[in-house]
Amino acid sequence: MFRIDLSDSDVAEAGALVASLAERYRTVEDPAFVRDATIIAHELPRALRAGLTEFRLTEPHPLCVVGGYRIDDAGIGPTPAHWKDCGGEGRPTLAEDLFFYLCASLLGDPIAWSTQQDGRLLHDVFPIKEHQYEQLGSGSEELLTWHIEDAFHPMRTDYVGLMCLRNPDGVNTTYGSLEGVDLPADVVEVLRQERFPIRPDRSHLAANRQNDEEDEQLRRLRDRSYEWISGLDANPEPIAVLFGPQEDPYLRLDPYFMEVPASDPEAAAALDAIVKAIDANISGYALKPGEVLFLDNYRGTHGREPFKARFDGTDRWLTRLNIARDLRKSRAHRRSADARTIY
Ligand SMILES: NC(=[NH2+])NCCC[C@H](N)C(=O)O
Ligand SMILES: O=C(O)CCC(=O)C(=O)O
Ligand SMILES: [Fe+2]
Repeated sequence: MFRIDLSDSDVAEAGALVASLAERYRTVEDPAFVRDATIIAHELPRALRAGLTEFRLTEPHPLCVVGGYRIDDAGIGPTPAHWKDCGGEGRPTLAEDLFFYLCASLLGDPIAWSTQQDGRLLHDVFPIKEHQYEQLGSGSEELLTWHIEDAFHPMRTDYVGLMCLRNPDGVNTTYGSLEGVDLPADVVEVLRQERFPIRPDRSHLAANRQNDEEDEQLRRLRDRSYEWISGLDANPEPIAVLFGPQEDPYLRLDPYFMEVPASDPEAAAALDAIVKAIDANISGYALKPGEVLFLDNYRGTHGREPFKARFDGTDRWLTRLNIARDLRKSRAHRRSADARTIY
């Protein structure tokens, strides 16, 4: 994987920047911070800016880990029980959130889904009791099967950022890719065709809707998004699994939510072949507190190994950002040029 390890002076520099920002902004969701972040990110240490720019431009590996940021485990407080109770202002993780958001801003612009975690930009990923056996980031007992994030969605993220706040049992994030894989040309050809129906994963379904918007218009927009999602759930749209460069194609799949109709055995065999090829090369990485992982969501799949959650405030806790390289791709689904929520 591609690593950027901050030196002691880098860490001190980033820490001072974040401390001064924590006096000006109360949450990374503050529209003023969202607008300023791109500019402020230029004040991060040069080695970090150079590393993330290299990762973005040369695509050296599907994963980039930024190491060195220090977390005061007592300072961030207990791991919450549900994301619905811990978003926005007053988070004890403000410094970590700011650092993470600034790093992300060097790769692109964070985006929010109206249908995920109350439309927040910054998501929390920790085990939730009612989700133990679900294929959700908030699950625990089951292997979170590998996937391209939001693979069903035409405006899915270019990068998934995960910042580790705590990971006491060293639970692995898994990852896979086509690196070193040589799929037969006819299989690749089939995978490049729109023959693979995919359903939205459950994190976007209305069943996981929580606090709702006060604003009538926003609520109606959100209703429409949920309707679109449930329409896709009932009638999955066929997508292409591979796209982009001929030699080293980009990926779009979440096999758990894909089923090829019996009428297309050729597509079924091709999907089976790529799933097996990726399965054969799965690796794992246990994030350490303070580390930030950026996954190139075109180049690599990811998931999470199962673990025993404690539900006592000491559980594994990550934060997550979705980052778009080009906001304009989703302009028709956002309310203004610089709005971040996709409806
Ligand atoms: N194969 C899967 N489990 N896909 C769904 C991934 C989890 C989803 N991204 C979430 O936020 O919870
Ligand atoms: O928990 C992890 O390491 C990965 C979580 C994930 O893939 C997700 O939330 O979509
Ligand atoms: Fe994911």
